[in-house]
Amino acid sequence: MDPRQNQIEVISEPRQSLGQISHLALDIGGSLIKVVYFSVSRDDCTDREGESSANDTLGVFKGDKHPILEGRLHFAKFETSNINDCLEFISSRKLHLGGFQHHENLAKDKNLIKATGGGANKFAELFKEKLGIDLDKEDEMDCLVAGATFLLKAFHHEAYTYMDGKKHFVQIDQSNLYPYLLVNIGSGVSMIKVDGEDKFERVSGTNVGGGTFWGLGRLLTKCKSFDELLELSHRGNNRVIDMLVGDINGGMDYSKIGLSSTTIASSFGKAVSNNKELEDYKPEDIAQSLLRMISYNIGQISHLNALQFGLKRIFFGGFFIQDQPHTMDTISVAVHFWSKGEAKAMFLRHEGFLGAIGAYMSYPKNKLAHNQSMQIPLAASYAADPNYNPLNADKESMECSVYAA
Ligand SMILES: Nc1ncnc2c1ncn2[C@@H]1O[C@H](COP(=O)(O)OP(=O)(O)OP(=O)(O)O)[C@@H](O)[C@H]1O
Ligand SMILES: CC(C)(CO)[C@@H](O)C(=O)NCCC(=O)O
Repeated sequence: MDPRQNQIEVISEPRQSLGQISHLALDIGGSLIKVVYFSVSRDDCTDREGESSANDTLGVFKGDKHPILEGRLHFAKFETSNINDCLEFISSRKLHLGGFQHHENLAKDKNLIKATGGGANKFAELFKEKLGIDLDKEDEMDCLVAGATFLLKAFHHEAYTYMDGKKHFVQIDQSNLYPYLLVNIGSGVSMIKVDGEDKFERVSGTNVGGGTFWGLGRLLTKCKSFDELLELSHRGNNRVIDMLVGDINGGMDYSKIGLSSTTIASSFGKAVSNNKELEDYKPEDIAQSLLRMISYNIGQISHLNALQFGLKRIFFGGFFIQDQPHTMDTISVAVHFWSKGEAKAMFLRHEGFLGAIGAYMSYPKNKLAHNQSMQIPLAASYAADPNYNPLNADKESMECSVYAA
C-alpha cells in the first residue's frame, strides 16, 4: 500500500521535478502540521565560480535586482493525528536533509530542523526516532508574526478584504505596515498586537476557535471530515436554527439600536423553542449555524481588541479560514458592524502557513544547508515572480527568488 494514501492533503505537489531542497520548516499544531520547504530551480551562486565562496554569499551580486537563487517555496499540511503520514512524506522526499548542521563536537553532529507549534515539544522524540533529526524549537508567536510580516512585505497580493462575495486585494504600504492586529484562528485563537518587526504582544486569545467548530460540528452532524463539515455548511440555512431579530420582532428591524431583521439575535436560539430534537434538523443547517456563530464571535472579539489598542487593520490567519466564503463573510461583517466601518478585516492568502513560514525564516544566516553546496542567506529578501497573479496562482507553491540583502 502506498504509505501516502491516507495523507489528507498534500497541497504542494511540485509542478517540476524538485531541485535541491534547502531548509525544511514545520509548524506542528493541535490540529494540523504545516510543512514548508524551498526547492531550487536555479542556483546562480554555483554557476558563477569565483564570485561566491562558502562563507560569503551576501553581496555576491552587485546589481540590485539579480537573484542569488530562484526556486519555489512549497507548502503541505497533514492532520496532527496522522503524524506518520507527515513523517513518511518528509522521509520519502528526503526533506529532512534540508536542515542545517550543528557541530556540537566532531563525533556528534546534529541535523536541526526548525519547528514551531506545541507539537515541536510534544513530538520531538518521535522525529528523532523516526527521521534522526532534532527539532530546533522556535516560539510560536514569534513565528506567526515573522511569517505574517514576511508575507505582507514580500508579496504585493497577499492581503485581501472579503465583502459581498468578492475578494479585493489590498496593497500594503511597507512603510505603513504597523501597527496591526494579527488574529490566528487555529484550534484556538491568538490575538497579537504587532507594532514592529520584533515588537509585538499577544494581547488576547479565545478557546472558541477552529477546534471548537470541528469538534462540535463532528458531534452534532456525525460528519467524517473537516472538509465534509465545511461542504455541509455551504448547503445549509442557518435561519432554521438561529433566532433572528425578525423572529423576535414580528419580522421588523430593530432600527433604534441598528439591528436589521436578518441579524442573528441568538445563535441556535430556535432550537429551544420548537420541541425539535437534534435529528429533526438537517446537518447542513447545523453546520452553517455553527460556522456563523464561531466566526462572528471571533470577529467581534477581534474588533474589541482592535478598539482597545486603537488598531484599524486586522489580519486573519490560521487554517480555520481556509478561504471559506461564509467564514470570511461573517468575520468581515462582524468587524464592519461593530467598528461602524472604522476597522478592516483582511485575510492572508497563505493564512495557515504563517507559523511555518516564520520558522523557515528563522534559520540562521549563512548556514550551509545539509548536503548542499549552496547557501541561502536568510537576511536576504525573498521576492515573488513579478508576473504572479493571485487570482490564477495556487497556494501549493510559489515562485520565489532570493536577493542579497
Ligand atoms: N483537514 C483538516 N482537518 C482538521 N482541521 C482542519 C482541516 N482543515 C482546516 N481545519 C481547521 O483548521 C483548524 C486548525 O488550524 P491551524 O492549523 O491553523 O491550527 P493549529 O496549529 O493546528 O492549532 P493551534 O495553533 O491552536 O495548536 C482546525 O481546528 C479546523 O478548524
Ligand atoms: C495554545 C495555542 C497558542 C496553541 O499553541 C492556541 O491554541 C491558542 O491561542 N488558544 C487559545 C487560548 C486562550 O487564549 O484562551
